[in-house]
Amino acid sequence: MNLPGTTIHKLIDNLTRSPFSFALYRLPWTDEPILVLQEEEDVEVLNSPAALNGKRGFVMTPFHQTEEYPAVLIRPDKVAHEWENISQSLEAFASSISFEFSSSFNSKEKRSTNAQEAKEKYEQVFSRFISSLEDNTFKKLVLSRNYTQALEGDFSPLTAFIRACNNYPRMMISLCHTPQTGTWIGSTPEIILSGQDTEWHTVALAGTMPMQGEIMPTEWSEKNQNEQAFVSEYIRQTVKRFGNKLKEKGPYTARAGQLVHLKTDFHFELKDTAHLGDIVQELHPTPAVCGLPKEEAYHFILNNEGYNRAYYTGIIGWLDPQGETTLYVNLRCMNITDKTATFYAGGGILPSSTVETEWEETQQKMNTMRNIL
Ligand SMILES: C=C(O[C@H]1C=CC=C(C(=O)O)[C@@H]1O)C(=O)O
Repeated sequence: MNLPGTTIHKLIDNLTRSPFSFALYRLPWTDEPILVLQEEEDVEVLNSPAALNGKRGFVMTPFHQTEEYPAVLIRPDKVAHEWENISQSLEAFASSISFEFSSSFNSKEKRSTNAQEAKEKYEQVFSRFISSLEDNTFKKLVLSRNYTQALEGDFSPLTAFIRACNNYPRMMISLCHTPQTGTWIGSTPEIILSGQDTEWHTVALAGTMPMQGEIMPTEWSEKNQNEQAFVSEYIRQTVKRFGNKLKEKGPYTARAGQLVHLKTDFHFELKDTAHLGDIVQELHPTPAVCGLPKEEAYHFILNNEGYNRAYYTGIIGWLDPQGETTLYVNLRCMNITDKTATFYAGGGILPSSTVETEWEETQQKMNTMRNIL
């Protein structure tokens, strides 16, 4: 993907320090940036994913809804495809507002994480998770963590976005900013719901191995296969309640940056698109980011993980019941402030999991964003 002109570059970077809300995103296997811009007022705050029924706009929901982390919908006052149209839209917008961009809108500054403390904390939480798996309270739990580091002085969110587009053709790349959510950049491999009219698609994505150079490893351990099978079974049962003519493909090995995952595609038909929010609410959080049994795992994570996931493992993407919808799970993402980047990553834990392997997996997942800084 090419860089847009300097003026637009600056404008987009400045918008991440403004009270305005926008999302810039690029779908997998396309080279087309798409801008969704809300020109006035606050974004719509939603009570739950179900409140998305009938709505159109760019969605960002947290893993767990709180006053600090609300689900939001960016109203698409302007939608522009390709840099040329994006430039025109942004120039028109910039000339219509009188606003001094400052860092104060994106300055909930965070402390950098101490690497050793982070590892020790992860080990403690891991042992809590593994005990609850060994005593069969849970079949699967997803344990995650975050890590904050200082940004270089000349960091540009748009440059990071473009690098992600160029490095990760298979992923959905997003740069999203609202005053409520802050600024997030992500590169996610996981669709939660996409489609239009009657044709719909979701995936079960789980199990992780590093790429071997340019070779995709395809020999999956039993742990990885079981981990992914739990997700598939959950999605199969959920989709059956909403859709017809379910068709499944997989599991097969799918690349995501320098990692590979096991993936099953689910294609199905929906009679109408009036209840997309209900479907998302039922699907989310899938055992790919939460655990089984779902409700109990969700509460266990909230009470034991030891930090707030914020928008990591929430939903991000474009929703349009009258047109095409492309909603993703917000993975391989980072939250940007003026001076810091906070990375997020997790992994599915089964009773057979070991702490070193799981820690290493979160490092590799965080590298997806680290590599574009
Ligand atoms: C929870 C994450 O990944 C999910 C998606 C693919 C593979 C996963 C795994 O192997 O654990 C996770 O379920 C993450 O990237 O933080």
